[in-house]
Amino acid sequence: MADLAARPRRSVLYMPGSNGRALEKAREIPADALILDLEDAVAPDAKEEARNQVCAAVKLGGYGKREIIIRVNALDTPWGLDDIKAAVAAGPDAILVPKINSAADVERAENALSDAGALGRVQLWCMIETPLAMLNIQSIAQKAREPGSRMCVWVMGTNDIAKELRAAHTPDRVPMLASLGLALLAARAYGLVILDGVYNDIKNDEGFAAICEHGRDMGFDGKTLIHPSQVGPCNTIFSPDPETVDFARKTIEAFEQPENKGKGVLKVDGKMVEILHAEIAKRTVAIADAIRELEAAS
Ligand SMILES: CC(C)(COP(=O)(O)OP(=O)(O)OC[C@H]1O[C@@H](n2cnc3c(N)ncnc32)[C@H](O)[C@@H]1OP(=O)(O)O)[C@@H](O)C(=O)NCCC(=O)NCCSC(=O)C[C@H](O)C(=O)O
Ligand SMILES: [Mg+2]
Repeated sequence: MADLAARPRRSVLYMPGSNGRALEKAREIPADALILDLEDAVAPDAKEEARNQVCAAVKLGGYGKREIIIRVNALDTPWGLDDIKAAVAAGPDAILVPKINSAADVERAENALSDAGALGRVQLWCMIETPLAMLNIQSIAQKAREPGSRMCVWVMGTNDIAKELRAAHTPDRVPMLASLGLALLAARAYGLVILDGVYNDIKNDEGFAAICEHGRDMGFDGKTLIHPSQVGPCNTIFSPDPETVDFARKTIEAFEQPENKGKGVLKVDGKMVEILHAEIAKRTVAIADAIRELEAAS
């Protein structure tokens, strides 16, 4: 799968597939990506109706440059495989499979996508949200290295992690750190994009901002969200600020100067920068440019 790492995924908004109003409204919400959910946000009796509604919305389009992801039910549920068939036929950018516990689960998901006739560009996103996934994390990540793998994004399921660990959602996220850290290490080691989990307390703006900053500082590429009011603040927090972008451009330029050719360390604005900082700088500028392009198109 092509390198999609510079694509902005600051804000990734879930909505229940059974909520027609939300599917409609999402066409105007400035989230970088939308997850149309058939899993936990949809009651068992509403599963088939939600599947039809989501697939119809994706086929109709109108979501602009937002990346469109359909979250299907887990493969061992009565709905999982039929969801994948219908979702692939609707043509989203990605299918998100929940409760991935092992490398074998990734293989089943990859095969289900192929059997459903997925074309080259359809990505596989995986929910990382169980203790078993944490114990198998490296072998799950390694599947991304196999030829033809569609797996390119992981999404942390912090509600399921808290449930399975019998842990609390605390402001400092100490009970969650082992899981978040393990998943981040594996994602980075194998070149996967990784998104932080959701924040349930919709009215708590301060708590939300603090958790976004925490996720950003840990290294997540963006955050999954549950309400439109979370999109703006999340976009701001996960965008590189102008000073950082300016310094990144200066760093790249400094290493490109003829007099600095062959040097491994320089000083920019009084700060030491090494070649590794130039690599970070290139990524910062690529993300900033991609964000500008995305926002200009909306
Ligand atoms: C949480 C909600 C049920 C709250 O809904 P509601 O009471 O309707 O909110 P508001 O009245 O404040 O809504 C204002 C308007 O915004 C629209 N709206 C609300 N939420 C969304 C949304 N997510 N996407 C798009 N539009 C949305 C409302 O329709 C109102 O519109 P208008 O009529 O014009 O005023 C609701 O926010 C909600 O359902 N959120 C998403 C829940 C969800 O998808 N959950 C599943 C993923 S979370 C998870 O578990 C991840 C993982 O698996 C894990 O384990 O952690
Ligand atoms: Mg979950």
